[in-house]
Amino acid sequence: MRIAVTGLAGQVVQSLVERGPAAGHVILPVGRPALDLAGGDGAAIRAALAAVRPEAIVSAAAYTAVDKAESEPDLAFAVNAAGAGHVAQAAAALGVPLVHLSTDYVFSGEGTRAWREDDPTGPKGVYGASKLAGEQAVLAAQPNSAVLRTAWVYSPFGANFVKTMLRLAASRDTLGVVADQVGNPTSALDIADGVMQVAQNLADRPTDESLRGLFHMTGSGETSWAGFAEAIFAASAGLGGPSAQVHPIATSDYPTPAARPVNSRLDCAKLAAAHGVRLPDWRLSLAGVVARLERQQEEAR
Ligand SMILES: NC(=O)C1=CN([C@@H]2O[C@H](COP(=O)(O)OP(=O)(O)OC[C@H]3O[C@@H](n4cnc5c(N)ncnc54)[C@H](OP(=O)(O)O)[C@@H]3O)[C@@H](O)[C@H]2O)C=CC1
Ligand SMILES: Cc1cn([C@H]2C[C@H](O)[C@@H](COP(=O)(O)OP(=O)(O)O[C@H]3O[C@@H](C)C(=O)[C@@H](O)[C@H]3O)O2)c(=O)[nH]c1=O
Ligand SMILES: [Mg+2]
Repeated sequence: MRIAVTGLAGQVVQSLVERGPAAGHVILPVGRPALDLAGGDGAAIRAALAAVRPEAIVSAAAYTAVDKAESEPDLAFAVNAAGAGHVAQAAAALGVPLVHLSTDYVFSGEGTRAWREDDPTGPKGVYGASKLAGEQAVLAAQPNSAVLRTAWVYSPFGANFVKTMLRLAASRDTLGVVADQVGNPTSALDIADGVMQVAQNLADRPTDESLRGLFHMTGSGETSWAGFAEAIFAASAGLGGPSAQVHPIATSDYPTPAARPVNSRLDCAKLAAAHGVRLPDWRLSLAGVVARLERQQEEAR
């Protein structure tokens, strides 16, 4: 299929570009300046997407700076809520299915059970609130959509926690990392594979209601940010790369502008049942990404 994706340099965009051909798809990134989600210009967004003649659209562009969003709420909402709504309106006008990405940060983080799609939301910060408004705008504008909430995304591309940890370890022996926030690390490369399968299902079965609506899609297994950091350093040290001792700390010891959910676990059973998609264990995917990052470092030296 010809699959348009919003954004150019994003982790999920670059992962789709890399994985698309093997899955038999033509990935068509559409981003700034042609498509600017912050501009409030729905007609321009529709024209930019129409120009690449897509058979499906993936909405992967977003304002993702969680802490900065607290001081830029208007921009976060313009991009993540109004902008996402315009992309969905474009998909509806073009008559093509939409896969839209959302986040675990729509939840409050209470309790210890993994969140299901029909659990009540309660975002702790501006980013989560803007993404929640985006989900609602998307599903209202284009019922022929699957909204996939993912979490803790990392990859060889863009900015992410894995790259931050490896960068910090190059100059530090010990790192304090919060141990009381638990969630599901997810490789953007695995997201790309899942997104393409979901898009194909939507295109193949246009009247199957069970494929549409909200779904959770993360890597299998769970850990804390401290556990994630330890696994990153174990993988890196095994390849002769940078590592540091992880000092587990409480959220209160690491003050940030945005509050984050303590329990970010997402239950992905609905996606497996409806779409037949189940992402690999996070540790397996992490090993592959860390190995790629080490190779990049070696080539740069
Ligand atoms: N990163 C994470 O940990 C998580 C992400 N998600 C969601 O997954 C999706 C993909 O995230 P990820 O790939 O990590 O994102 P990145 O932060 O890597 O990239 C953001 C993308 O959004 C684009 N973008 C930002 N502002 C605008 C704008 N005004 N107009 C057009 N494009 C814009 C960027 O454009 P450009 O190419 O020009 O830089 C870039 O391509 C997002 O919806 C995000 O909310 C969900 C859970 C976790
Ligand atoms: C860098 C660093 C972070 N932390 C903590 C802060 C925070 O609680 C946690 C993660 O920090 P980050 O800022 O990297 O992650 P954050 O930006 O909160 O990541 C989120 O991004 C958005 C886009 C999402 O949708 C979420 O699913 C999630 O991936 O780790 C430490 O404890 N020590 C450190 O040295
Ligand atoms: Mg961050």
